Amino acid sequence: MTSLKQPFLSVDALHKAFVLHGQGGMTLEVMRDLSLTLSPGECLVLAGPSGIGKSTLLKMLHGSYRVTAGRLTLHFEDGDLSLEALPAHAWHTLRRDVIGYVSQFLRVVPRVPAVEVVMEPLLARGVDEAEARLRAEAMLARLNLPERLWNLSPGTFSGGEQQRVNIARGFIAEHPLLLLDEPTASLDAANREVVVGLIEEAKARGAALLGIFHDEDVRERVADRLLPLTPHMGANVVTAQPATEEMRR
Ligand SMILES: Nc1ncnc2c1ncn2[C@@H]1O[C@H](COP(=O)(O)OP(=O)(O)OP(=O)(O)O)[C@@H](O)[C@H]1O
Repeated sequence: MTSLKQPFLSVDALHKAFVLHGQGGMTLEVMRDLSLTLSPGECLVLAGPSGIGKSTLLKMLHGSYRVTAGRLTLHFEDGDLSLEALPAHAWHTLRRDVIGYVSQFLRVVPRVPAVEVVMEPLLARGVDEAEARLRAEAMLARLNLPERLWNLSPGTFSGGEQQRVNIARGFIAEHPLLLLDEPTASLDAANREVVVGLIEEAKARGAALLGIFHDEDVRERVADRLLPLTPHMGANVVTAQPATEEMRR
């Protein structure tokens, strides 16, 4: 990957509307005219009331929701990359190498042990299996996941244990852009501390972080800037516009 520019991410006049197929094709407008920039080494925290569109923004930046209108751009030294209309194979490479995402919940794949869940992003990048395993074990140990759980599938783990597997998987590959959707929500104080440390290290190595943290203490410690989403950008206005193909999802 080539080096990152200042800013690394820009969001311009972003608009998101969902079409509610189960409700006669009604349109739910979630975001209107949102713009922001994010630089390497910086953590920008999204704030604002429940339902305003914070997770939706992260999902658009991770390619799981489509952009209705506006621009999402990554700036590299050798050129810009627009994310609004990327084909699926390009998203695959981008998620492997550039954009990491830690959601609130782990997507459990039956019978895959915790340590392998954490190794997987490194293996995908071609890291040798023995090295990937060592790094995954070190990350799980750092997050205080008991060693007896490392070789079990996380399906039966507690919420906090699953979340720690998720965090280990999200941070291990040291993506240049990290999207954090309430990564500390189910953690105790000691593990919240570990996550704050991981975020500080990510910033120190030049990663750009965009996060949602409901825990005020964590938020104040990690945020370089706060962006409160306001109803102007996130009024949930239900209108009866006809659904267009681009608005679907
Ligand atoms: N796939 C979807 N289809 C339809 N509506 C959706 C979809 N995803 C999100 N929404 C709606 O978009 C709005 C914003 O949701 P979002 O999860 O982004 O809010 P949030 O600010 O992250 O809230 P919270 O702080 O409660 O997690 C909500 O009204 C939600 O119902």
